[in-house]
Amino acid sequence: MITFPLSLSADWQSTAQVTGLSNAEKEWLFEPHSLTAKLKSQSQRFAVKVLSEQKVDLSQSQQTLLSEQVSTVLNREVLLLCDEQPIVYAQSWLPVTSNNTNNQLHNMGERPLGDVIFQDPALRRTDIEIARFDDNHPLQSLVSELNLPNRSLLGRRSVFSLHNYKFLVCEVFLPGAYLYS
Ligand SMILES: C=C(O[C@@H]1C=C(C(=O)O)C=C[C@H]1O)C(=O)O
Repeated sequence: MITFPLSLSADWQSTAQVTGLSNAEKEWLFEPHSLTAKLKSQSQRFAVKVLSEQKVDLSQSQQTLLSEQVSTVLNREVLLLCDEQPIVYAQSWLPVTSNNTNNQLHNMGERPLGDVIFQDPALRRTDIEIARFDDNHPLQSLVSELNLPNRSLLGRRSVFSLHNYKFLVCEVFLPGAYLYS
């Protein structure tokens, strides 16, 4: 049984620091536009499966990723499925604010986050960071639960801003993702 939120603590590196990536890995990890759109272009059927959405209080160190003012986020954990295959595990931290800004992002259900945020020309994204998740990372319990082969995985994360609403999106490419082929 998987426990959520899944820890994604890892050695996050800037794209300039990370080495040993293939061209396919760079293409997917450094994709600046919507990953949803890219996945849709590579598959016949795309779907989001919501694994968990729960309010979580951030630790001090986690708060530094967003802002000291943010103590609670809605942690949204999903699988992105292409032709019924789970290709990406995504974890998004959507701040819960007193004036409830951007509550549209808190009620997405099976709608892909990317389909909403990339429509807004005001969207900004900080530099993408990359991490490797080895065979012993807690994330591998999800891989086993999905009956996917155990292998070292690659993931990316960045902080988005919509006007003054900042949120973090992490995406881990699961075994079978195109970038590993
Ligand atoms: C940020 C995007 O949205 C995607 C969809 C997500 C969701 O629905 O929870 C989460 C991460 C992304 O892979 C994107 O398409 O780039």
